[in-house]
Amino acid sequence: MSSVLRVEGGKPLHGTISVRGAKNFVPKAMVASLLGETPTVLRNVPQIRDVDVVNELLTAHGVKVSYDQGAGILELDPSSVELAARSDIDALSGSSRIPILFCGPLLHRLGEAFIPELGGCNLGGRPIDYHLETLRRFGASVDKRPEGVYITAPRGLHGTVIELPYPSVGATEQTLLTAVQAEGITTLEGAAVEPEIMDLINVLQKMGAVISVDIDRTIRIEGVEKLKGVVHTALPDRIEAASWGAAALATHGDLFVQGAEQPDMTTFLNTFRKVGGEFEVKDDGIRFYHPGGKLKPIVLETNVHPGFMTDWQQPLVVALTQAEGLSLVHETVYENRFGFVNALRKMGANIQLYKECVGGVPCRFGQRNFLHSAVIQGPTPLHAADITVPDLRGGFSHLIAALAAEGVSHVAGIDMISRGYEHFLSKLRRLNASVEYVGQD
Ligand SMILES: CC(=O)N[C@H]1[C@@H](OP(=O)(O)OP(=O)(O)OC[C@H]2O[C@@H](n3ccc(=O)[nH]c3=O)[C@H](O)[C@@H]2O)O[C@H](CO)[C@@H](O)[C@@H]1O
Ligand SMILES: C=C(OP(=O)(O)O)C(=O)O
Repeated sequence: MSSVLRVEGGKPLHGTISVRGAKNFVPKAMVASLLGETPTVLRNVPQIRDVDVVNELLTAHGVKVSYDQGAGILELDPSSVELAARSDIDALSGSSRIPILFCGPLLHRLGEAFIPELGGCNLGGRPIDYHLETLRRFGASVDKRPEGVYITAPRGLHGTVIELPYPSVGATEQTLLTAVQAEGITTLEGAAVEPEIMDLINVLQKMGAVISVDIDRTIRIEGVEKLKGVVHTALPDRIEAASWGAAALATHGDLFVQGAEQPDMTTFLNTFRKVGGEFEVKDDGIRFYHPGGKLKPIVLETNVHPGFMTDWQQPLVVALTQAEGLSLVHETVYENRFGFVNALRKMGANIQLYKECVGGVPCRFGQRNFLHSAVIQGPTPLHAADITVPDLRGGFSHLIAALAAEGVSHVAGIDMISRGYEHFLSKLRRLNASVEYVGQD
């Protein structure tokens, strides 16, 4: 069961909100804390469901967790790590993608790991074959069963050479979290280099790891025997910041996103400007606004960093429904990330999906049966509708669409958004939005 939100749209969002640490970094730094011999303190921790899930998993493994949610300070003491009870792990089955990253640290600490069914957004198959192959390369034995994956390392973990078929964020993190204490040197080719991964490398280096990153996507890790706990302030959430930017554009609004930082958002900011949005980079955040006049259509292709992030795509598509002319969007990271447009169509958007690639970025989906390209004809005024959140970013996009639309919409399944957007309702109210819970779906 999840809550339904009543949204009275048609009013520009105005005001200031802030973002804290990144959803796609903080849970990984929490997992890294398992490798330390002393406690780790993380600052700038957002109050989101994915952080709660990892806290529960760490607690189940004997980590002492002390969390000041308001201050965003999390202290994790891994000195008595132990195997978790299966019932505790099973209770978290399907709640997040992070459990797969426990493998390396648990193998180092305990010699075995059990990984339940993963959760996360349904954006396609989301296989874990790269993860499992990576673990095997380090010397682990992998036993896949219906209830989850059992992993052991009877002969320890040893440095290796890994070449990823695609620069997977999760598989790169898997390699880092395993290699830092594996015996010998690991070379990872074809690595993902997202800023959240670079911040994980910062954490691991502070803990005592030896890691170098080359510009050709090669990461080299020299295994060390011991790592210690650290104090670290998480990098800000560039996906949340961009989502608010898209909300400003779609609602003709003017938002200051405190805590947003320019360097990791360069590609988003370029695109935002091409669509016709304006932004102002300040010392403590970024102001995003609709300057008036017409928005412009664009050709947009998602890609791994430093390309346009797939997680930025869904919120920006809502603004593209208001651009004058045809926009083309080619999703090259996930095969199935356009399910959310059904609700936008219901609200009046003119969006067609295609199996063919509409751009030039090399893409794994062109010859297959996936609707991974979108053609958006704008501008189409959006009208209110009753809609249901399909996934995290798709859900935020629905919220933006409801805020931009004239009339009263009901957005069901709204709780899913708290997996990655901290206090989004109170932030919306601060921006003058009319939103209220009206029940359960
Ligand atoms: C919690 C977290 O940080 N989530 C982010 C992470 O997800 P996640 O780490 O799951 O995403 P990946 O980068 O691994 O996935 C990218 C592509 O590789 C494929 N793949 C991945 C692993 C594997 O073993 N086999 C395989 O085929 C996936 O199906 C997908 O098509 O990076 C994505 C890409 O920036 C973001 O959209 C997610 O928000
Ligand atoms: C796809 C996302 O997350 P996850 O990998 O946690 O499903 C996301 O943050 O948009």
